[in-house]
Amino acid sequence: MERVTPEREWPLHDVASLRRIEAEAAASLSPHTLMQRAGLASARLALALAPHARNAWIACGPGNNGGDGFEAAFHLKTWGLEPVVTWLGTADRLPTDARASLQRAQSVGVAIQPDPPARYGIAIDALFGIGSRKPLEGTAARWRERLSTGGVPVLAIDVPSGLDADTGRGLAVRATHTLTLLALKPGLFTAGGRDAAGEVWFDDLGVAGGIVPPVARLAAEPAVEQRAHASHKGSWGDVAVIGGAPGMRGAALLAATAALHGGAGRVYVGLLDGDAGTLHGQQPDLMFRDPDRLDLDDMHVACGCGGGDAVRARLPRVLEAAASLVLDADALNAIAADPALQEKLRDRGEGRPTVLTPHPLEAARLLQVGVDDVQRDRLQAARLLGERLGCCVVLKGSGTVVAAPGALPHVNPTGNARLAVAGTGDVLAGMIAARLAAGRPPLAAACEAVFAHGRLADRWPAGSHLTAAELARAVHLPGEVSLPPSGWTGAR
Ligand SMILES: NC(=O)C1=CN([C@@H]2O[C@H](COP(=O)(O)OP(=O)(O)OC[C@H]3O[C@@H](n4cnc5c(N)ncnc54)[C@H](OP(=O)(O)O)[C@@H]3O)[C@@H](O)[C@H]2O)[C@@H](O)CC1
Ligand SMILES: Nc1ncnc2c1ncn2[C@@H]1O[C@H](COP(=O)(O)OP(=O)(O)O)[C@@H](O)[C@H]1O
Ligand SMILES: [K+]
Repeated sequence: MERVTPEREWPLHDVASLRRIEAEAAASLSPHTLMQRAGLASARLALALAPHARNAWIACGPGNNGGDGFEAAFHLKTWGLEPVVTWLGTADRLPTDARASLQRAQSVGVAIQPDPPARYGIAIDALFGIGSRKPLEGTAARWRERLSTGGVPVLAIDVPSGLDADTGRGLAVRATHTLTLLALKPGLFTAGGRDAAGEVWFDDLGVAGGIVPPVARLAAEPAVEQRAHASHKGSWGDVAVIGGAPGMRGAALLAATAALHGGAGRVYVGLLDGDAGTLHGQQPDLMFRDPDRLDLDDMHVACGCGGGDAVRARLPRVLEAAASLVLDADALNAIAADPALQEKLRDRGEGRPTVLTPHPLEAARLLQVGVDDVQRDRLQAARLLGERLGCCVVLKGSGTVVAAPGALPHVNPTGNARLAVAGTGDVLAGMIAARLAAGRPPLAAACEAVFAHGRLADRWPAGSHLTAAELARAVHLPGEVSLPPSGWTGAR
């Protein structure tokens, strides 16, 4: 059993591939082995989470997830606790393994009651696992609420009940911890998954992974970037930011600042408000140019950031010329509304890589669906968009998904709601452009920047509000320690 951390990349398996792993494992093991291992691991983790608990509430469901719960109750009882099981199922419909575990729990005197105990030191959510496909109702919904608001540690076995393991949708138990079994599931890490799952732990139940290919990966922390002594500003590429229509200059400056701190050799800014004069002295590291005169052929362009309607007219040239390209915000909306621009985007092909950074609404416009359709299956939406437009797609939000044609999608494990302030998306666009300028392939550039962006938010000083301007100044190369931006007062 181990805690899931981003020190390495983790394979993610959907329910269909998990069923294959289960079947292959079950064929080589004696019956009931996997459930016994699952229940023992759950009981051990529960005890570690609440070492002083005297009693536990174990909410068991009608299937094998409930069986894991009975098995955990059996162990907790033999270790001297007083577990109380509430059970949603019926004996006649209980799967064989779960029935064996129910009998084991009953044989050591585990109490099975209709209602949860008034007080308990820890709760175990064993209502539903990967077999859950519909919203919780009735008693299950009531127990979900009770589990989520009990004020004690809640350990979800395999998946928080109510959560769709593939997509992270569904009103689910809010666990403090989830022990997921056999393989990690994408739904634990995107959409509602991160809020429901809490801290994720993993047990492979002694079944060697790797037999069934994953459907996605949980991204890992990027390696430290070593820059050769014999390099110069040209080695680290030129980034051009095109955006900043009247009243929205700040967005372009955020992207440019982030690109600069993210390691770009030179950063140019082509403002669309036609008046950069006043900014030259205030932003001495940035080079302001007429956007129509920038020579984009060798440049890594971030386009859109605060571009408003004015960006539309620039897009044909940007799409034709930019060596590599990050398209954000208004650029994406313009492309969504114009099939000719979509065609130009597809024409860029692999030779001139493009990264799109839509938030869910922008992705919905590009796919011509509703935002709920995107959020219902974020992995699928990102994959589909990438394939349709021949681009790498960064679908932002909690558990950002990065997908590119022909590659396994990545789910990003960093970031938090502190990023939900205006301008942080512009910062991300600049960071990705800097990684492209450093020569990274688009999927790697996007994954590294998204990870670093979220990591900055995760390490933001407690009590200090995150702003996009400070975030942009805190950006640094992979592996380097960030300097606090000027004005930071919070303890680190
Ligand atoms: N097999 C193995 O090798 C191993 C399996 N293991 C464990 O088994 C779990 C998977 O077990 P599972 O397939 O039995 O599904 P599970 O999640 O218990 O739910 C199915 C039952 O719930 C019902 N139901 C579902 N949703 C519902 C809802 N919203 N509201 C009401 N009812 C609902 C559903 O009813 P039905 O849809 O069939 O009418 C059915 O009765 C897995 O996550 C892991 O914990 C481990 O022990 C390791 C080895
Ligand atoms: N609740 C959240 N959890 C994690 N990341 C978030 C959350 N809310 C926003 N973000 C991140 O913050 C950034 C916001 O980007 P975007 O929506 O384009 O904002 P803006 O256009 O104002 O810059 C994205 O990288 C997104 O993934
Ligand atoms: K569960």
